[in-house]
Formats: sequence, C-alpha cells, structure tokens
Amino acid sequence: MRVLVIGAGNMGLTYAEGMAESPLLSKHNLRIYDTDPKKIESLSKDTRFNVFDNLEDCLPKADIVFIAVKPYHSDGLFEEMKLMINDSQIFVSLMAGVTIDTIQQKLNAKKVIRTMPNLPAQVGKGVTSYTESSDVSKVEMLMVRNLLDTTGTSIHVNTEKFIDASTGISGSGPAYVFYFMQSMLEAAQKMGFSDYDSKILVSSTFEGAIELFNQNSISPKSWIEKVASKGGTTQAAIDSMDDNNVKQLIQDAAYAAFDRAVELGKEK
Ligand SMILES: NC(=O)C1=CN([C@@H]2O[C@H](COP(=O)(O)OP(=O)(O)OC[C@H]3O[C@@H](n4cnc5c(N)ncnc54)[C@H](O)[C@@H]3O)[C@@H](O)[C@H]2O)C=CC1
Ligand SMILES: O=C(O)[C@@H]1CCC=N1
Repeated sequence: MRVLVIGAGNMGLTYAEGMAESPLLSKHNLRIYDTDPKKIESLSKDTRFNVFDNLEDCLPKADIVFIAVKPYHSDGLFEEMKLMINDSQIFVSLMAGVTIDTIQQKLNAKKVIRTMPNLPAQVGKGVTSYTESSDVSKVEMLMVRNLLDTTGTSIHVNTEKFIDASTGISGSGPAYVFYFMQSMLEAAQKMGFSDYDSKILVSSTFEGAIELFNQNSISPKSWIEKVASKGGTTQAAIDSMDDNNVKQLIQDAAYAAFDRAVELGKEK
C-alpha cells in the first residue's frame, strides 16, 4: 500500500507523522508532496518519509492519496492531478466544506473518502469523522480507517451533513477550547498572577476537569453541580455566564462553523 499526502501543513504533516510512526507503512511507502520550496527543503532532512516537489513523480503510483490543502487551493490542484490518476486510487480529503460530489467531478475520481480531522491529531489525540462515496469497498474503508486512527480515534458517519456538523464541533472545536483558555489566562493575569502561574492554574484546571469527565460517566452538568456550593463562588460564576447567555453563544459559534462548512461546499 503506497500512500501519498498532498499538502505538508498543519494537517497533512500531522497525518504523515502519525502514519510514519505506525507499523502500517514503511518509509518507502509514505510520500509527501508540497508546492512550497521552503517546506520541501526542511522536510527533505526528515528521514521518515519520501518528499516530492513534483506530482508526476509521486501521484500516479499512489494507492491512497490524502488531500490536505486549503479548500481555495483545491481547484488548481484537482486540475493538475486529474490527468495522472486512475479509478482504483482512493482519495481521502481532509478539507473543510469540499463535497464528495465536487471532488468526484473536478478530479474525475471514483473513490473518495471525505473526513473532518482536528488539530490534537498532532499529539495522537485527534478525532476524525469520515464518510465515503459508494465506490469505496468495506475493505478499503477499513484500510483508510486504520490510517486515520494513527492520529487518534475516528467515527464513521453516514452522510456529509455530519462531516459539516463535526466541523462545527470537533474540527473547529479545539479553537473554542483555546478561546476559553485564553479568557481564563487573561483573567488570572488581571488578578495579578505571573504568566507562569496563570498557565499552571489554567492548564491544570482543564487537564483535571477532562480527566474527571473521561474517567466517569457523569455529565458536565452534574460535574458543575459537584463544584458549585449553594450561594457559593462557582454559582456566582455560572449565574454570570447564564445571565450573559454564554451557553447559547457557544452553540451559535458551533453553528456558525457548521454553516460556514456548508457554504464553503457551495462556493466550490
Ligand atoms: N488546521 C486545522 O485545525 C484543520 C484543518 N483542516 C483542513 O485541512 C486542510 C489543510 O489545513 P492546514 O493544514 O491547516 O493548512 P496549511 O496552510 O497549514 O497547509 C496547507 C499546505 O498545502 C500546501 N499547498 C498549497 N497548495 C498546494 C498544492 N497545489 N499542492 C500541494 N501542496 C499545496 C501549502 O504549501 C501548505 O504546506 C484545509 O483544507 C482545512 O480545511 C481540517 C480540520 C482541522
Ligand atoms: O478553520 C477551518 O476552516 C479549518 C476546518 C476546521 C478547522 N480548521
């Protein structure tokens, strides 16, 4: 099985690194292609994969092709790729919004798997949702799933609506968590803590809360009740958030990302 990753950015490189560390592929079978000469130069020193700056040398013989460029670069890329591909190749898109139908038409490809990964893949804690075109067999799906799982965990969804929806929850989601962290860091700094202490207070609080959540089958709502004493400090904070409609605002933000994913698909 020969795998090619197109686009050595945040996502493409992360997937290439995940696959390189797994026993599924040898270096010889893992290729990465990018158009940025600086990236090519720095990657060339990396012994984990074969690096290419020319599609002709790496695309025709690949069995599985991960596409990890920005959605607005996809048209140009598809145009270049389409004369070099064949019907047995499987194309795995990591791009937000770009639909299976668009990829099949613009690339003239048959077998397409559309995914939505997320950035914690960089530390093996990613979650990727995925769905496929009808030409992809169960065995091929399993092969690709094994590759996706080298960066964390994955969930299969039946329709592309859920790929766009997971963009709003897990794809963009790490940024919402970082937004919350940044807000708490700034509050800690305003209260007079040093940058170092602020970071410890905030990161330990997130880490501890996630650990509690993962080790028990209790809902976040019930955990809030365990932290909040009646008439106490936590209740004052939660009341402030409720008064400011924070829950609704977070849900609106997730829907804004979901809607934008759908819109990106229509812009193609
Ligand atoms: N960054 C994130 O957290 C997530 C990103 N995605 C999706 O992943 C895709 C990539 O995003 P990032 O990795 O963040 O972008 P990035 O900008 O870090 O990487 C894109 C790479 O593609 C290369 N590139 C551009 N045109 C090319 C071409 N024609 N052929 C080969 N390489 C080309 C660029 O040089 C760059 O190295 C996007 O479509 C995005 O929607 C999905 C989920 C999460
Ligand atoms: O912001 C974006 O469009 C991409 C998709 C999900 C995360 N980053």
